Amino acid sequence: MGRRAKHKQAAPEALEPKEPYTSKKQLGKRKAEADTQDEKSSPRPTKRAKDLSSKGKGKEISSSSKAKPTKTKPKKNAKVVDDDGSEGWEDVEDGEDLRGHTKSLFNDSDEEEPAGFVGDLDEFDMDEDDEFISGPAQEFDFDSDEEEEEEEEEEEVVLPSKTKKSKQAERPKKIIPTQSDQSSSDEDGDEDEDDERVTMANMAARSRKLEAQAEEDAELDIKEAQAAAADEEDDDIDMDDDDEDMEGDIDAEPFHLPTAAEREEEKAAGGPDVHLVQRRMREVARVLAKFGKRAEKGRARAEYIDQIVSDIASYYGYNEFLAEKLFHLFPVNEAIEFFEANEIPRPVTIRTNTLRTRRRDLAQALVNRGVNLEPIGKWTNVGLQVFESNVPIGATPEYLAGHYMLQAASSFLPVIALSPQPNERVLDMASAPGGKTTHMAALMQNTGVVFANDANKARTKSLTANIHRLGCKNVVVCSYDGREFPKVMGGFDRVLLDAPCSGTGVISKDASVKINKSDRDFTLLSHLQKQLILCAIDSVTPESKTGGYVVYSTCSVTVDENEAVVDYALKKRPNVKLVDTGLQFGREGFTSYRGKNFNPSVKLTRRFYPHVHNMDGFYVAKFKVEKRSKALPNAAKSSEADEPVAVDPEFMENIQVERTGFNDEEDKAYLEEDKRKRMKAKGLRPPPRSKAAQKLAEAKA
Ligand SMILES: C[S@@+](CC[C@H](N)C(=O)[O-])C[C@H]1O[C@@H](n2cnc3c(N)ncnc32)[C@H](O)[C@@H]1O
Repeated sequence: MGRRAKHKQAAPEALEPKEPYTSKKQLGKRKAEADTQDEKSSPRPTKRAKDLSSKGKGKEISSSSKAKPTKTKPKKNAKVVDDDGSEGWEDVEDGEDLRGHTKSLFNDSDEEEPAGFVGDLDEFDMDEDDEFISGPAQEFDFDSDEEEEEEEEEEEVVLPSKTKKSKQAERPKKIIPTQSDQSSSDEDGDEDEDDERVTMANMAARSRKLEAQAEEDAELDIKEAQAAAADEEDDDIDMDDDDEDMEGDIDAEPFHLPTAAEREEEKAAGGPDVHLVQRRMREVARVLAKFGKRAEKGRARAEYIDQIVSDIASYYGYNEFLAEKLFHLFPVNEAIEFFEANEIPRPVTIRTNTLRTRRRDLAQALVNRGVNLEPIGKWTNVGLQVFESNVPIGATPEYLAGHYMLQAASSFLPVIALSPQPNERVLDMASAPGGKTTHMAALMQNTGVVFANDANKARTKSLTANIHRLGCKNVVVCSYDGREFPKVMGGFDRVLLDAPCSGTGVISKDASVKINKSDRDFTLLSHLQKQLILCAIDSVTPESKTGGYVVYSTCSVTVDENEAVVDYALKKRPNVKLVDTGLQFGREGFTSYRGKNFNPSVKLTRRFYPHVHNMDGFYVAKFKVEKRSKALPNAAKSSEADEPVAVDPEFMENIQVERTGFNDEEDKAYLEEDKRKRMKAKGLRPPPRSKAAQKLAEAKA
């Protein structure tokens, strides 16, 4: 089996039978849909938006958004899930008694375990980490308006029709079918593990396997690229048996990569035909997989890459800058899987609020209302996936009573990693609308205190409402720029920085990201994230008896917003080290990327992808904060999970050690100023300033 085939991501399953790409049926894109009746009945919505006959880039983009009605972002307070939105989940038989089905899922362990459900529910409920989980929604970028999903208002979540089977979503047809795609039809009955459907339940194990494979794959790609660059004519390059993988797809006509002049001509003529773009992506990917052997004489690898990036941008409706940025995160074929996955909604998931109920009780109550659901997977004992529902999931009595939050599965991860403990003092530095705050409050069993901060005051309204609805009694809401911490207050046992980000992990929810992000946005965001992460670290007390941790997360997949930020923090704060996130799956963070090298311990961070994990793209890093004098990478281990990765001494020599100092005197002055302000606001006369406060006021003036 070829490398690609072996590494075929588990979730992706070809939407349609593997037929030659030239058939109308396979050209299931917008244009083909318009052309054929067949396409109307295609399960795939008209999404890849792009009327390629339209002229000019801007036009193409706008026509693209018109062309995808079933994929558009839900209206406010409405979450629309296509019929195929139940991707990655086990089938439930048509006509099956849903109550019976779910009853079987949630009954005590002496009942037979249903298919697709790994383990007994009791087992999940007793899981220490997640016992008290609760919390909402998906990730939000910066100013994302997706907060409605977590807002206090009633939410209308439109799920697949009642009669629809709850099933694994049909994947979009792959541009490049892998050998395993072919073998699924070729080798009847020979179901190897790789062809098994992926559910949240079996995802963790499969994901680990895929990660190892992907790593190997990426290494091979790098080697291949290097070899190809060294000798483009070298016919001996034989990294794998891709030839066989792709043989079935090789078109009769040899592929010709358009020259610059031909590309210009194509543009002038209104852009290429969608079928041509599709075929070209496939062909270019094929060439890139074995460049020395398949490339046209005299053509550089960079030309092929330019072409495929440009085609990806036009086909999926991205600006070229972002298409390129995302493309380089993956080996070529996998990049296309990633772009494809961004066209499909992720599963609708909810998180049981264990402050109000137990998962099995919630599940039973919802089943009684005609909701078809299943536990998400072994890694969480509070998550449920909703396949279909007779009632709006965002407006059930259980929802209004705070028994659950609508929350993307990826949003559970940073809180599980942070693992806040009862009676601790915790800061959620960028918390609105409170999905993770309420989750933390529940894990802490309403003890200790969670400071839920968000710089955007307007967003603290929905945060407060969610806190009330979920019955969190240990949360204090505040609204500061996170960069003011720890001057506002410090001494936290744990801090979560779920940072404002570009949202490249949630493109399936917010397609506007495809076109509205520029280089400058990434520079600014990365800068803000770096400032915030230092403040998050400095807000933690290394003296904490139970904690001393910071978790950094984003719903973005770019390296600038993730590994680069974490690496920066390690350089600027020698008293912190990365530790294992404790998450059972996810790909390792990059330790080098496009010429940049990061601290080797960055591999302890975790990346999550829509096409691999069937959840939003996400990133999680966990730091242990130590006393400043003990800022050595090989500091004593507190537990196995905290085991630091050996740090290259050369790397340590080169790191810049610089501290932006926070000192107690200055903190006092800030606190005093703040108190004065509050007194003034209340119409009270503040006492005269202390010397330090006077200095501060003068400095400010
Ligand atoms: C990804 S969202 C947080 C989502 C939240 N953690 C949840 O789970 O519901 C990022 C948040 O950061 C806030 N934000 C942006 N800049 C900030 C800053 N400088 N300090 C604190 N919060 C900030 C935004 O208002 C936004 O609510």
